[in-house]
Amino acid sequence: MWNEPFGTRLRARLDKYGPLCVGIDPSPELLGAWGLDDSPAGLEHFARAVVGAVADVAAVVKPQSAFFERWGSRGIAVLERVLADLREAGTMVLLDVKRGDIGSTMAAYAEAYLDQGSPLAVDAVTLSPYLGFGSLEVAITKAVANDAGVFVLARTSNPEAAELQPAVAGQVLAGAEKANAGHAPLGPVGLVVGATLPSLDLPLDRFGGPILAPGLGAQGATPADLARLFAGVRQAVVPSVSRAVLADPDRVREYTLRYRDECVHHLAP
Ligand SMILES: O=C(O)c1cc(=O)[nH]c(=O)n1[C@@H]1O[C@H](COP(=O)(O)O)[C@@H](O)[C@H]1O
Repeated sequence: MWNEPFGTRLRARLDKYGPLCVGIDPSPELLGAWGLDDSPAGLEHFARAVVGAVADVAAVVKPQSAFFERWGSRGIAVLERVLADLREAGTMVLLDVKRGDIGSTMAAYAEAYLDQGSPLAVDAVTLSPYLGFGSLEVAITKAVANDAGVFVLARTSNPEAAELQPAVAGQVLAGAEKANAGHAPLGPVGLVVGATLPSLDLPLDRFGGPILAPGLGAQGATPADLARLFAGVRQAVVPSVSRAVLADPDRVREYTLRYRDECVHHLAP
């Protein structure tokens, strides 16, 4: 499917389309707001409509796996069709699964999402490092072998994270920095750092990978916050927005373009 490293492909996409990542989060609330049934058919209509609206204007699209998983095999079948649509459109796909496990179990997750031969193969997934950064090595190796990438949770956008993550974020950063060494223009290991943080408490200047920054809109962060938080590493930031662009079925593209242009403006070097 791909024959260039993830970081090379992501850099090209960010340069061409601007930095925005649009999340596909088909929650029951949003299905209701769109006048759709909370059913696999409603899920499919919603997700494929979002792909149609944003695939050629967002650098990255991020389906939230949970909203597909809640329908069991029927939801996963919808997810497979959505991934096929995104691949056909040439969009980069970050599947939000936040996986993290040990040994052969982590290897199986890596096979499920990062092996180009898998039915759920994507460009990148979100990973959780709380079983130890080393437990993710098997997924990072699989990602590199398949020209894919991973985004590891470091300082997430939710308020509860402040109790746990600051204690270990330095270790997560160190692991990611090491894995990215020697890769240019961007390494295969990204970090998730919320745009909602009051200030950046991680030195990201030598990290070398992409920074997924969720929290725009519904969680209160603005494109101006990105400029303030990520001064120095602005070119590596991939701001992510879901609910704030998904609320109205007729305006998804319009809101995406608005967020994208504001992010381009605030992340200019
Ligand atoms: O990994 C993520 O994308 C993520 C990380 C994080 O720190 N905060 C966060 O909200 N997210 C995801 O971003 C989506 C919510 O985006 P909004 O609807 O824009 O608030 C959900 O799918 C969350 O799981």
